[in-house]
Amino acid sequence: MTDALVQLKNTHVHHRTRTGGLLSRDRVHALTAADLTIAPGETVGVVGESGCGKSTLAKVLVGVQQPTTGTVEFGGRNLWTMPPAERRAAVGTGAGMIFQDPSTALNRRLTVRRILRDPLDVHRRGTPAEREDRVRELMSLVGLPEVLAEGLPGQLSGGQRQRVAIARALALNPRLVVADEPTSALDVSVRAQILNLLLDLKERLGLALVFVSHDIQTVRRMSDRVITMYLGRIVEESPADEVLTRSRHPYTRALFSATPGLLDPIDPIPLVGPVPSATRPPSGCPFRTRCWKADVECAARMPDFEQSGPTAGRGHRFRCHHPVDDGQSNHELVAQAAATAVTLEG
Ligand SMILES: Nc1ncnc2c1ncn2[C@@H]1O[C@H](COP(=O)(O)OP(=O)(O)OP(=O)(O)O)[C@@H](O)[C@H]1O
Repeated sequence: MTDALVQLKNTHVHHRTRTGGLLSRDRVHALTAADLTIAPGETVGVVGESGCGKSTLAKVLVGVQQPTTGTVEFGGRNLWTMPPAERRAAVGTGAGMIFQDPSTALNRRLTVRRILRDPLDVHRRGTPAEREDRVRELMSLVGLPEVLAEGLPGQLSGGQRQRVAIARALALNPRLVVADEPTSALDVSVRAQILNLLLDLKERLGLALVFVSHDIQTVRRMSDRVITMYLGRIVEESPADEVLTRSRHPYTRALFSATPGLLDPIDPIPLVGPVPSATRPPSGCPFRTRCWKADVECAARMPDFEQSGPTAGRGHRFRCHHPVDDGQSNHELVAQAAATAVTLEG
């Protein structure tokens, strides 16, 4: 696709384990064989259980995490084969990132003005006077009164701090913003304000937004497309309005069924056993050890992506040997999974 802002091709991130030491062959498989395209203007939600690789994917997309293998392309160019100065420029202007906790993401010793000027100074944007104008413009864009320009992060509320972090992410006019759990460290009362601000900025500035969250309801509400991850793998990409009832991967259906209030009234689809270790993921499909549909084929190899439904093309794709039937009800899935759980336990 020529209009891609960012494209991952067979991208892997492995980390050395803390206990493993330099000669150890143990690796955490934080991201495995990710293929993903982010197009201009779209909102992509990323969901999955803790430790499944959501933050790693986010960092790879904004160029702050180098993949172990595979490629990351910004505007069709391989980011990690660019000369370092060019890469820094591409990363600085290509994508902005908003982190979970603004109190740790912002330098506590710098004023709001300095925090927002910093990227403009580093990338030598305009004259000093123009940079000051831009700082004021950024503050107004995110709804921060000018009087806070000389404040330190510690003197601001949590919501104001996150507004500063959002303004900083926007400083260089990126076309993509990646928000990693942008509201989870905030009081419930300001969460909606920050989410609405992000949606408003997305519309006004024509941004693409990648939104990582445990809050599945919010992801569904905010996104055009939802990506489900499991143990470092992207296992499904579905249009947000199909994700509840037409997801084809058993894990996506199980994850959404376990969200309180979302599928009322429905029991969660029961899964067997714990999430396996990311150091030694199962062979084949990583979800097979907990999946009620798994068989020997699932242990033998990871299936390729398959397209689903009438929105075939970019719309809906999944990786599963034994997908849920298109449109199959959650009630049927609960019964199927429960029957398998009983068999396994017996
Ligand atoms: N620097 C690191 N060194 C070693 N392991 C790491 C490192 N960063 C992440 N991991 C591991 O990689 C895996 C994926 O981590 P990641 O933070 O991307 O998951 P996540 O889905 O964002 O989790 P959470 O929802 O809890 O934030 C986890 O097993 C994590 O422990």
